[in-house]
Amino acid sequence: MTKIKDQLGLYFIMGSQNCLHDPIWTLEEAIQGGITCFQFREKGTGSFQGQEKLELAKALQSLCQKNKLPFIVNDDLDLADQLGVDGVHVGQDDEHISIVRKAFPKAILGLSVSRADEGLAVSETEVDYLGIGPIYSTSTKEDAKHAIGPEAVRLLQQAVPAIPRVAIGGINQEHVTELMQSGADGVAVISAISQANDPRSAARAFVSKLF
Ligand SMILES: Cc1ncc(COP(=O)(O)OP(=O)(O)O)c(N)n1
Ligand SMILES: Cc1ncsc1CCOP(=O)(O)O
Ligand SMILES: [Mg+2]
Repeated sequence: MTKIKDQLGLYFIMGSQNCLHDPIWTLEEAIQGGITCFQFREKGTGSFQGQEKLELAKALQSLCQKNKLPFIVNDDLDLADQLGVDGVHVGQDDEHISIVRKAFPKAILGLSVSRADEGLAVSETEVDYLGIGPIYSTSTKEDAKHAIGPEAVRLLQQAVPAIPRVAIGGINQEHVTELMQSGADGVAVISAISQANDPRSAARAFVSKLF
């Protein structure tokens, strides 16, 4: 089985509310462009609820399965349980990581952190990767904290070297080299791909800097 550290490279996150084009087409194109992991984050203004959300999640999960990409659900543990997903991502204000681990013992488990002490509070048995950010300023997340800069990735690497790290927040193709040199195992992006006219080319431009 591939380790999550090796699957974080180009971690695409999206919900219908983020997409310039149709979300299913957007994910298909991003996959063709070379993304390595996907998170379904249906959240915020204009996002689908209920049955519409479930149907979209199923369609996107099926695309990930066909292409052997991890399908990770953000926040919504009921949806994750219903779908039987590969992974779950939670933040500091979501369900506590220990509860999530008990509920999903075999799933990939991601935790958002923005400070070294938040990383030090967990071990590699509880968490499979850290989402570190927002690194740069972003308008995609309605309640985003202030930008913490690429040096936060280095601090987390020093604090908890055993836990893989993905940088998130305001990231575009020009940031990749700096973030990887700061100790990131990958970059997580929403708008740089979901808002692109050509999501396949946008993903490819990341891949050309990453691998
Ligand atoms: C990979 C990754 N990193 C960080 C986040 C942010 O999670 P959170 O702080 O819980 O905020 P929301 O995404 O739930 O608004 C993430 N989703 N993915
Ligand atoms: C979900 C999330 N968590 C921290 S910043 C962020 C939004 C990232 O979106 P973008 O890549 O468009 O800045
Ligand atoms: Mg969350």
